[in-house]
Amino acid sequence: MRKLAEHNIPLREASITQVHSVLRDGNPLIVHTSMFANALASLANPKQQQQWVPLAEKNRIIGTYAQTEIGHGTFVRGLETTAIFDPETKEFVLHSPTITSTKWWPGGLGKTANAAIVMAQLYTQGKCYGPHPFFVQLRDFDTHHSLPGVILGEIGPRLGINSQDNGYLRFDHYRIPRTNMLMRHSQVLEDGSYVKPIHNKLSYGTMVWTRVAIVHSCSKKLACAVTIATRYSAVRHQSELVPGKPEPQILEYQTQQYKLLPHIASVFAILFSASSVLRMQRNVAASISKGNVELLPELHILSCAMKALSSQDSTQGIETCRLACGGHGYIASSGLPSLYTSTTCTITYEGENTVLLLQVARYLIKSYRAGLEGLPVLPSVMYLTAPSAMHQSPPLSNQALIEAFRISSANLVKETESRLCRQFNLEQNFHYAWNRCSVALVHCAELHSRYYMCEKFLSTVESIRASDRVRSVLQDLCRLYLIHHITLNQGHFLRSGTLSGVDLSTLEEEMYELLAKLRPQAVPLVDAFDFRDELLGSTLGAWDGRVYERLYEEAQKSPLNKTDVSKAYHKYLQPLMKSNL
Ligand SMILES: CCCCCCCCCC/C=C\CCCCCC(=O)SCCNC(=O)CCNC(=O)[C@H](O)C(C)(C)COP(=O)(O)OP(=O)(O)OC[C@H]1O[C@@H](n2cnc3c(N)ncnc32)[C@H](O)[C@@H]1OP(=O)(O)O
Ligand SMILES: Cc1cc2nc3c(=O)[nH]c(=O)nc-3n(C[C@H](O)[C@H](O)[C@H](O)COP(=O)(O)OP(=O)(O)OC[C@H]3O[C@@H](n4cnc5c(N)ncnc54)[C@H](O)[C@@H]3O)c2cc1C
Repeated sequence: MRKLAEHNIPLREASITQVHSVLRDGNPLIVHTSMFANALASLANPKQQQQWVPLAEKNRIIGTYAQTEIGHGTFVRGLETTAIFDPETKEFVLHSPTITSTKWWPGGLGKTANAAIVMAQLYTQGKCYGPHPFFVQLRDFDTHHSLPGVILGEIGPRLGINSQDNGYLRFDHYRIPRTNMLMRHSQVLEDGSYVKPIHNKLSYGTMVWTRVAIVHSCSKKLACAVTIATRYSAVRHQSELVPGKPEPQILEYQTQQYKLLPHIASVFAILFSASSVLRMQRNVAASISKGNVELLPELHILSCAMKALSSQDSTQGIETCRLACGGHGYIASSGLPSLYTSTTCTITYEGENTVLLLQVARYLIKSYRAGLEGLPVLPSVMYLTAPSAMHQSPPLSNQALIEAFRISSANLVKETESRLCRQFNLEQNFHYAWNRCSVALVHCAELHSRYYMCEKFLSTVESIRASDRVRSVLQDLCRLYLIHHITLNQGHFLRSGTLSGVDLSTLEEEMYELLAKLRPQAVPLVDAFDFRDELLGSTLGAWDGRVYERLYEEAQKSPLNKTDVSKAYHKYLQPLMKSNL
């Protein structure tokens, strides 16, 4: 926080990655610097910003984002916390009517935060207007004691991020001024009348912003993991590649290259997609401030798609890197276990992935139907109803592979939409029919999202002008990425007829050649991520490659090594050994 102040970086523009690096196993301030700061910036009106932002910047106010309840995380419309407007006192009364309405999970809520943006069902003049955000002080700003009417605590140990205090929160008819409702988009006036927003999902804006930020942070986490595993694979020698010859670096094994190189490629694919979504987010934010919400649905869908894919890819990639380091990948000092536990939660938080993919699928089906009827559809899904013939690209060129993705995705959406129609005819209920098709719908969303990511990877690499040699390495990496994901999804390409069995076997052959070609680039590629040793925090991945010395030094720090004979010997082992049991 001192560094942020020194460099005059406003809270909401702080690089969360830097904050991440301070505490690897979770950071109690992360939701303060990310979601809380963003909610103030995007949901509070200018007067409210003047009131709270300077205090948040000075860390006088430390906030969190309290939306999820024990009973509901995904279904935001089902939240139970109420904020009922009292026109007599011009206050909102916050209340948690049931056990299931208890706020549960918010980062920093347990012990750190003294305030929160609370999402609660807004009631005024006897009518419910759905979930809305409120600025709520939870603790005394001087003593840090929780305020009367606020019941707070920490939820207990988790799989990971245990140096964060995830909390619970209940309200007992707790009163806040009317002006604490975040009023940039919707308002409750003094007489209790409600002024609606220009789009009814604008109050979900902080979630959209965080999903985009998560994409970025996933590429960083995966970059850390591939750096550790690749450097280790260059240091580690094991077995015989050729009988009688010296043990080779394990990076020489094709299977090891196959474990690592596609995930190195994935870092770039996620990073380039993140940049593209970030650009779109900035454009949409600028349009919203001028009253134009036309592109909001596209941003919502793209951020859902990229958050789901990047969290899944980075989590799987980190686990593969851990396994690629053999036994040493299991030791905490390798850094890989905490990378895994602090990344796998991105699959769940900020919208559980299946749920987000179903949002994407809903958009694909709606756009496909709109396209068929000749209605306008947004640019990213125009291809669904565009003529589905392959263009004139040379066979199996990058462009042809992208086209194969595009056509296979359009084909899958078409097939699933027909299934949905058949199911609807049987069920006579759209929602039951939807549920019956939801596995296929998730596949549609995944293929569409992968197509987007492949396309962004290729177009970004092709636009590199600074260095021909760098472009050439990244072109190989991109090619590997395209082929790798085609081989993982062979069925879709065969079903759509875009690639034949012979094509797939030719591509597979090329993939093996690319692994060998890219092998000498593996270490330079991860070195180029330029992580300092302190940031990586790994005995296996440090720059100097002194893996065994570092493992040995780290073992000396184990508390069990403070004495030769441990207390447990006297307390348990010795009595056991003497007991003749
Ligand atoms: C430089 C380096 C930077 C690095 C940065 C690193 C940053 C690291 C980031 C980490 C930071 C902090 C840690 C984060 C901790 C996690 C915090 C949380 O988890 S907070 C809680 C998050 N909760 C969720 O995400 C809940 C998920 N659920 C939902 O979002 C919604 O309920 C739903 C989208 C699933 C459904 O919403 P619902 O209201 O029920 O809507 P419908 O399904 O009926 O759809 C109606 C209609 O609305 C559209 N829609 C939905 N959401 C949006 C939206 N946000 N924007 C625009 N439109 C939206 C939807 O598509 C439908 O449209 P139709 O046209 O009708 O089809
Ligand atoms: C580490 C961590 C930090 C968090 N931080 C915060 C925070 O700071 N603030 C905050 O407010 N929240 C926070 N959360 C909560 C988080 O946002 C929710 O856990 C998340 O949105 C998922 O909701 P849920 O837990 O209710 O899961 P559920 O929705 O109950 O999901 C359980 C299963 O049901 C399935 N499911 C649910 N709905 C559907 C559907 N419509 N169709 C098909 N399948 C469905 C899901 O796919 C999943 O398999 C955090 C969670 C974690 C793990």
